[in-house]
Amino acid sequence: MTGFADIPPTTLADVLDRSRVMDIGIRPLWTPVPRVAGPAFTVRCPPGDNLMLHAAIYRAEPGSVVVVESGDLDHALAGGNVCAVAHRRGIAAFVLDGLIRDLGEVRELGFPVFARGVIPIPGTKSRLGAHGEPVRCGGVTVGPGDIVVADEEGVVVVPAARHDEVRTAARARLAKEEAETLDDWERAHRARIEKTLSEQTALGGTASTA
Ligand SMILES: O=C([O-])CC(=O)C(=O)O
Ligand SMILES: [Mg+2]
Repeated sequence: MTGFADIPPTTLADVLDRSRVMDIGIRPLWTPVPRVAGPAFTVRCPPGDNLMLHAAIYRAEPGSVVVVESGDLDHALAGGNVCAVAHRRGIAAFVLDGLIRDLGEVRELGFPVFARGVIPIPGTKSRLGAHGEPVRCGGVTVGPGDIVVADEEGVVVVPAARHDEVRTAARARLAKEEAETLDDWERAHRARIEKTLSEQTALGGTASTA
């Protein structure tokens, strides 16, 4: 249990900066995907090869999110069988800066995969890379033990050293939002928007409003 599963990536993005949110190319490959949250098991594969990911499914702890740096959009990092074994070993999800194949099998399994897409060509399985080192995935540097929270909104990475602080700030924000009615929100929002609009207009802004 990470204590992050009930915190949406949107709330985490409100309390973290842009550098902790993966780029929009890393998407759930089937929908609706459940939210996943777990510590990262990091993997680096050389372009075109998937040996280190295929080994990682026998090394990552149950509940972990396997995060892969690859830098290749011509070969699949994994397919239906790799995902099925990962799933039954309790791995929570794959987050891949790359591609998979056998998407129909993966969707049928219900194994969450966040990646750049699908290609039917398998990668080779012959080259060493790394496990348990910082990797780059979706433009974010992910270290082992960072918490990865992902759903249809995107993928957010909470640095290991900031778990408690970020969890507390996110929970406070959620509690505040839950206590606020839509009427409260609209009143405060409208006042803020109208105030900024008139300030900017007074400063010589060019917006024309009816
Ligand atoms: O052979 C591969 O690289 C991946 C694959 O198709 C599978 O896991 O089913
Ligand atoms: Mg296959």
